[in-house]
Amino acid sequence: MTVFDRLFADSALSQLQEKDARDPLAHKRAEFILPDGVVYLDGNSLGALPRRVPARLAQVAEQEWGAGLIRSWTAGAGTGQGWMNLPDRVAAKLAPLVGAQPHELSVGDSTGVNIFKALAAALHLAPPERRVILTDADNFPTDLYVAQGLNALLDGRYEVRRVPGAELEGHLTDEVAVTLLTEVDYRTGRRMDLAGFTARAHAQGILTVWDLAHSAGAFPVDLNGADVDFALGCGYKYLNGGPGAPAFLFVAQRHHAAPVFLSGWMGHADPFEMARDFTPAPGARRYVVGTPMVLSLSALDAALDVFADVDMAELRAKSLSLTDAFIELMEPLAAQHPLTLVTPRAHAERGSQVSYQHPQARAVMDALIGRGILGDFRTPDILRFGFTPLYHSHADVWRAVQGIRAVLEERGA
Ligand SMILES: Cc1ncc(COP(=O)(O)O)c(C=O)c1O
Ligand SMILES: Nc1ccccc1C(=O)C[C@H](N)C(=O)O
Repeated sequence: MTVFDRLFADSALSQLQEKDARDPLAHKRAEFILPDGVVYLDGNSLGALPRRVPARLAQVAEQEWGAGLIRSWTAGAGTGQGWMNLPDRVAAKLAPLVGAQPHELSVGDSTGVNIFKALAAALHLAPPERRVILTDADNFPTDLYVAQGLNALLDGRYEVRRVPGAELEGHLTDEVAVTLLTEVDYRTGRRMDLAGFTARAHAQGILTVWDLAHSAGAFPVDLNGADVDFALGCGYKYLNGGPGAPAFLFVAQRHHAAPVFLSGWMGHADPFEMARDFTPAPGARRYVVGTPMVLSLSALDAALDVFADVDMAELRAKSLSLTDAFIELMEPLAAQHPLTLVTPRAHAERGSQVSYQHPQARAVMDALIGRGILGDFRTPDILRFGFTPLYHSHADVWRAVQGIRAVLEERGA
């Protein structure tokens, strides 16, 4: 670095530190346990550990399981506090984050399983003459696989039409039964216009299923405001529910009468009636298939308390400020190295991650991880950096870019 570089760098850092001094969410960092010396840019894959979670897990294991044993399923009968109601309690905490009513959410199973539940219901509701499931060719693999598998179960009645993201709008025709789309692309970080696209799909009589894996907890989501039909997302990314956390499913109230195709006793109106036929529980609870995953639901339940006092508009403003700062600081590096920004600069088209193409992306990311800068490599050539306003400062952005600069210079990459 020349003296001029150093002077410029110092003034850029102090400007970022001024932003941190005015950050209304700065105090949230203390609610997470993160290792020293690490800049964690992977909350879009596995959210960091909220400080309150280990104590909750210990309490559930030792008190509720160890001492309460089977009584904990129905503990505090009548208060709804037993394990049986845990999916519903988590749904109630999640509802404001995604713009749903609590009884429109079912919490449990993986994201992929919930894609199956939503897509099966949506296809049943769609007019039978419509034979296309429209999706993005670059959608997350699970979304593509579930659509293909479900279609095979239905004897190939549908065409799973995979088109490039930029061409999706042109495919909203009267052949399409359902769209299955991810709001924020896991590679590029491009955010779709969920509300506008849903309105244009509905105008053509098409039902919408949205994957919110990279949306929920990353910015405000308003499912009912956008009149969405079905949606689902992960509990372990921006919601910080822990590895393998249960996913969630949103079913708009107007679709609650649709049949449930993956029905189990825990979605029955009265599980212990042990009835021979399925009578669904009220609302989206009918989509809970089996025994609630109590340990992981408890971790997610405690993790969601982190959001209780968070203004999601402030969270979004900080997310954009972090990703703007990152893109700006990376500009001189992108001018000197073969880095191509693939995340849109327009705020409306950006989630909470920034990605670059680089011909040696895998080796560069390995070197970054070796320096404690934890991002992701995604095939074929993507460097992906997730920003999490609850525990990142602008100074973290600075540290990340200094590390990236050092790695690129050391490697001559
Ligand atoms: C967009 C998207 N959909 C689905 C998944 C898969 O979720 P799960 O492994 O919970 O089924 C992921 C990541 O794991 C994802 O990024
Ligand atoms: N669940 C995981 C387990 C292991 C490693 C990564 C994941 C991810 O979630 C990846 C993420 N879906 C992605 O957007 O790439």
